[in-house]
Amino acid sequence: MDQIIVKGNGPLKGQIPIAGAKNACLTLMPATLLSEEPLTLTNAPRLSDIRTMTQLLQSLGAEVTSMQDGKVLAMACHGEINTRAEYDIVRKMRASNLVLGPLLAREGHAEVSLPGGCAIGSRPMDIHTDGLARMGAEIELRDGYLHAKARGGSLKGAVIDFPFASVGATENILMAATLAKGTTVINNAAREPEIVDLATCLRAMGAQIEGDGTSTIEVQGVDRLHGATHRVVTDRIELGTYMLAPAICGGEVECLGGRIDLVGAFCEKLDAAGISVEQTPTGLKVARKNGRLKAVNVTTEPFPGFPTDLQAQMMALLCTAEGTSVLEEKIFENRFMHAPELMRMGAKIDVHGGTAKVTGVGKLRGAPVMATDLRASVSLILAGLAAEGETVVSRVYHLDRGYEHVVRKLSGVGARIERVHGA
Ligand SMILES: CC(=O)N[C@H]1[C@@H](OP(=O)(O)OP(=O)(O)OC[C@H]2O[C@@H](n3ccc(=O)[nH]c3=O)[C@H](O)[C@@H]2O)O[C@H](CO)[C@@H](O)[C@@H]1O
Ligand SMILES: C=C(OP(=O)(O)O)C(=O)O
Repeated sequence: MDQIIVKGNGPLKGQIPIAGAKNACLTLMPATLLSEEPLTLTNAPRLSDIRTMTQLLQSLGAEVTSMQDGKVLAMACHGEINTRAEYDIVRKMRASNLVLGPLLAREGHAEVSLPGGCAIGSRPMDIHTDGLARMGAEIELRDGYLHAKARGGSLKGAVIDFPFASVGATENILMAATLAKGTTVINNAAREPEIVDLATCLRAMGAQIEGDGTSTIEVQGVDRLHGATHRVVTDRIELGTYMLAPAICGGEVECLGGRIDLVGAFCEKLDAAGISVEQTPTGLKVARKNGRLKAVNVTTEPFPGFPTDLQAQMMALLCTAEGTSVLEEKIFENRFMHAPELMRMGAKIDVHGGTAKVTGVGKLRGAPVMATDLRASVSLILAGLAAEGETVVSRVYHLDRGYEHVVRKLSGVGARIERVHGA
């Protein structure tokens, strides 16, 4: 299996292009199921998760063509389709559940394997299924599959109050509501930029949606959606990750395509830790202010709060900050698996339940470490940049889910990083 080798680094300088968002693309792709006409996505990231979603859509009968080295995805889904999303594909990726709403809206029934739990938490589907049930779906779990059927053959608009602003449930209900009869209101909807991106694309396809980006989204169902071309929004998590590289190593790096509004809460914490961020016409320029990094406290929250998907990377930064930082993980119950690996590199971290106390040390030291999930894997690479000596990260297939060309992007600004191919 491949490994990534990182060597402790001096200041970085240059530009890093930020890709289109994985998490936006993974919800935009299933939107193709809502129309008989082609949907084209530009600025798509080249990731294994996108290949998994491609396979899933193809298994349902969609045509998916990847062009321009994967940056453009042309999709079409006409005529009869298969409504069963098989375990063998769905189990690979949580976001596979995002075909449920579109399939139900298009065909009036669907069988989708439960994605199951994963390393960062149990991640149930009750908010999705309760919302679809409010829209007239009968849903039953049998043989590991959600068997869903719209009463009377089609979904109906409803007022849905989410107990938690779930990103995936907002996306599933939003897509389902575009073709439902009547008006759907989602209260306590997620406000993530990926939701706004999905709504923007659906509107381009003819959907009637208002309120995306706020806690109340209203959708007036229409009879059909048409084709569209849509540019995937910038990946705010890849952006935040690469902003941490000069924060850790020093120097100055511009993250091309970066926007403050995508990473506002994250930038506030960087500022408090001693990192300056400047919006330029082309992106975000990040530099380390003078002196040692300072400890900051971080609590993860739904957008616009500090994202859980940047918590592991932020922890890598805080391992060498002056003082003790307290990180509270409020979204997933088991998202500190990077902590023991960082401790192998000399970090001082004390984890109790959903709280991690990180006391900064003068220097980390390179070590063999193991990636346990996507964001954990990149936090180990960032820590490796801050460490003396060599860090060898294994199980990097986690990384390939969410970061394209990580070696090329980091070495392009002067980092000493290479990928070695194992058996
Ligand atoms: C592909 C994608 O976009 N993934 C993102 C999405 O995941 P995802 O859409 O799975 O995240 P959710 O917002 O749904 O989950 C947040 C919390 O709600 C819980 N929950 C969720 C649904 C449900 O029916 N019942 C329930 O209890 C989850 O277990 C979790 O504790 O948002 C997360 C939170 O920002 C990010 O970390 C993921 O990167
Ligand atoms: C948790 C993540 O992804 P997923 O929801 O696909 O597991 C992530 O992108 O950090």
